[in-house]
Amino acid sequence: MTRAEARIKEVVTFFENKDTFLGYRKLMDCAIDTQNLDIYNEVIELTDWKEKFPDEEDELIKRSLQTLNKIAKISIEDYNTKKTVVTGSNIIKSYGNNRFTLGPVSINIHKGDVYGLVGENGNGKTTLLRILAKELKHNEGSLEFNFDKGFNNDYDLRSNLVYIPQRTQKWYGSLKDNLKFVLSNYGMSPKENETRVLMMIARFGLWNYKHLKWNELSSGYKMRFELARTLLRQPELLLLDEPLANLDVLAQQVILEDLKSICNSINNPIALILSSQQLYEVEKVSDKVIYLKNGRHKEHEDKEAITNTKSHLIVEIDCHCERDKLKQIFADLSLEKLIYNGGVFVAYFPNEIAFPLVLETLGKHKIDVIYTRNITKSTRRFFVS
Ligand SMILES: Nc1ncnc2c1ncn2[C@@H]1O[C@H](COP(=O)(O)OP(=O)(O)OP(=O)(O)O)[C@@H](O)[C@H]1O
Repeated sequence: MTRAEARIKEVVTFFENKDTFLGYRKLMDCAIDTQNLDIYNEVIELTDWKEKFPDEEDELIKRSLQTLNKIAKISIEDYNTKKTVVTGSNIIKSYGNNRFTLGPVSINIHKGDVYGLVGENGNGKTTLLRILAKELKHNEGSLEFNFDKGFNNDYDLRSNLVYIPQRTQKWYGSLKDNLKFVLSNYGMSPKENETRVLMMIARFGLWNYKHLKWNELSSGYKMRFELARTLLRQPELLLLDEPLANLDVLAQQVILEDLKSICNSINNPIALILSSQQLYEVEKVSDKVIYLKNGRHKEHEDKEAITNTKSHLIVEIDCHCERDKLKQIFADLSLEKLIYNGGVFVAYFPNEIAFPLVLETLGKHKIDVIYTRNITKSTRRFFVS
């Protein structure tokens, strides 16, 4: 089964289980990968109908499955290689004597992968993103880009990579006109421009907002607009600084999943680096995590490295319970350390102790747990200790 076939099958399963919200977004990703304007128009019409009749779920599923059938008949070329788009070696950036210094940082960024850039405030996340975006010059080390479309100068380079800063600029006119303006520079027919723009508007849930102006949109929708604008340009590298900052919890999850899905495009994958303070959410979708501490990698960047350095089982617990009681019930599990940071407990056990055993112990002693999480493999452990 090809990747495209597997993806269609997955989307059918979502619809069969009535995960319509997710299924429909994934359907749009399948549609976008066809690059077929008839399919785009069909999805655009379907989106318009869906917005007019939001309660007709069964009919929407039926129509979506029909569209999926058509998509399945279009062959999609698989972009096979996990190509490196950026290689940075021993990058150092200093803001001057006795000021902050980033690095040395070494990274290899691959197409189709999502990189979570995490670290406490002021640890150099924005600095690193701006260096990668060529907005800021580094003092030492090398930075090499390797884009499929090639580039001769910084202008070409910037069309292959897109950097969205924390604070985006105000724009004038309607959301839709602004998106159309992006494609007007690509010399395509007005009809194709309209179709591609409406497809992206549908994909980012902007259908009912397309005629609004900048000051009529909430911050979350402004971010969706930025993403739609960016993806119309089909970049190979996308750098996002705190894209989740203005989104509610549900929207954060949706955007992250969407970004992952879009970056994993079968024929047009994108390398994505996104900085965020939302550790769990970002780690969940990231293939790799780049953790900065005092401007340096705390340790090597990938999740495997973090896993391999595991020497304890580390569990975060929020519960209505006294510290002494927790110490007492965990004594049998050879508790090594119990830290309380004012909000939650962080318990360290020997490596041999399995997380289910901790859950079992909490349950057996009827501890009123609000939440608990195994953070052994999460960069969260660097933040709590
Ligand atoms: N133009 C500048 N001149 C001097 N120092 C700067 C400049 N820009 C940033 N810094 C310093 O560099 C350090 C890293 O800043 P940066 O914005 O890269 O961190 P960050 O990890 O993105 O922070 P946050 O999570 O708060 O956004 C900070 O101490 C900041 O004060």
